[in-house]
Amino acid sequence: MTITRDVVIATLKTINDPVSGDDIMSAGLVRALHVDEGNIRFVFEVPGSAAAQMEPVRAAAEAALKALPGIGSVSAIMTAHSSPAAPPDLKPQRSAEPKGPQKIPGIDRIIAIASGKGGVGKSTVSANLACALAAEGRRVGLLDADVYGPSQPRMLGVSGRPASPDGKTILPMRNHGVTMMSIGLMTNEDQAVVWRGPMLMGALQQMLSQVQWGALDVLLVDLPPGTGDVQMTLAQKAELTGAIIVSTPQDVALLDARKGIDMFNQLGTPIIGMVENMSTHICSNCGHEEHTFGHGGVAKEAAKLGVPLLAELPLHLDIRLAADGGAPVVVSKPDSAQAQAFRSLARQLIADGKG
Ligand SMILES: Nc1ncnc2c1ncn2[C@@H]1O[C@H](COP(=O)(O)OP(=O)(O)OP(=O)(O)O)[C@@H](O)[C@H]1O
Repeated sequence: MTITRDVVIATLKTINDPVSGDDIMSAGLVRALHVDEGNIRFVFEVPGSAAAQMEPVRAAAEAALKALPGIGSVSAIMTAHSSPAAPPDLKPQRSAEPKGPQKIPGIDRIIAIASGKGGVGKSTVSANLACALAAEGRRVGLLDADVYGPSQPRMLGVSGRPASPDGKTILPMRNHGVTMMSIGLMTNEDQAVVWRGPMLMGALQQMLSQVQWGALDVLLVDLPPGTGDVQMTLAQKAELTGAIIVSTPQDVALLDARKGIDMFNQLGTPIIGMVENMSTHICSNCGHEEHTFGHGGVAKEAAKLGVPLLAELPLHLDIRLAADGGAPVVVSKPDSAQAQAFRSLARQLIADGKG
């Protein structure tokens, strides 16, 4: 019998966290959990100050899983962070006059994921990249700022309204090791929202400063397509590590991608690089590869603009089905070539000090 994720989670819930008094799942210590044909791996993330005390807990979790019938390998890697968790940010929304881009307490890096044109797969790339960074053991946040079509709740399989216990701060949601907040969770699912400029800016500001993100290595911001108020506000309010521009290879998408890059250049936001999505189509039946939207267009454009080409991601049915099903392909088919394409993008960002 193959072991299911639910059984693994139930087993981990039997292990107590001596620091919080909760079980280790509820205490949020288990990150990047992968269950694959009886082989289990996860990252056991503990506060730096409690590392010595937590090693026996990690060992107990590993032993409990190994005792399950039909188990293959179990790997529980402990990581300890020396920085304390960020205190909740209780600043009122309009505390002081804005003084240019600010660092957000507790968040080491902020990366904007942008596209010139809609529908090129920016949200799919953001969701998979977030999960891939989490799988590398990074503390990842994903802010879905795509006010015109927030899709991260669906892609990450999260629903319900985020809680605000004190009426001032907002508790983010969490799934697949990613801490997530979406403007889509603040509105009714089927209700079209007509945003006006000041509302947009207020909502974005609120998501940056009033959401209790905690300590994060990186926060990805899934932007709406184009070059509008949200992009401007983000670059003006938050100190961005840089922007990643997602494009498909067609000329029309590239033209818009160029406009996006121009905008970030004007705003003084570094361009981390471009990602070509739907680069080649790989048939899910026979594996045949074809270039539906042409191929190499983004590589050429990136070379022309002098920005790195970070990845060429395939067009594959599994990527769409996984994203629509609430568990991105990086989580649902971690060993597939599609997932590995996102994993290597994540590793590259980490190696470059961006992830
Ligand atoms: N590499 C891929 N392979 C297969 N399907 C993909 C791929 N990338 C994106 N898709 C699919 O294309 C559609 C559009 O993707 P997505 O919503 O991520 O685009 P977007 O650029 O964020 O769009 P929007 O303009 O709405 O913000 C989705 O149905 C998604 O599942």
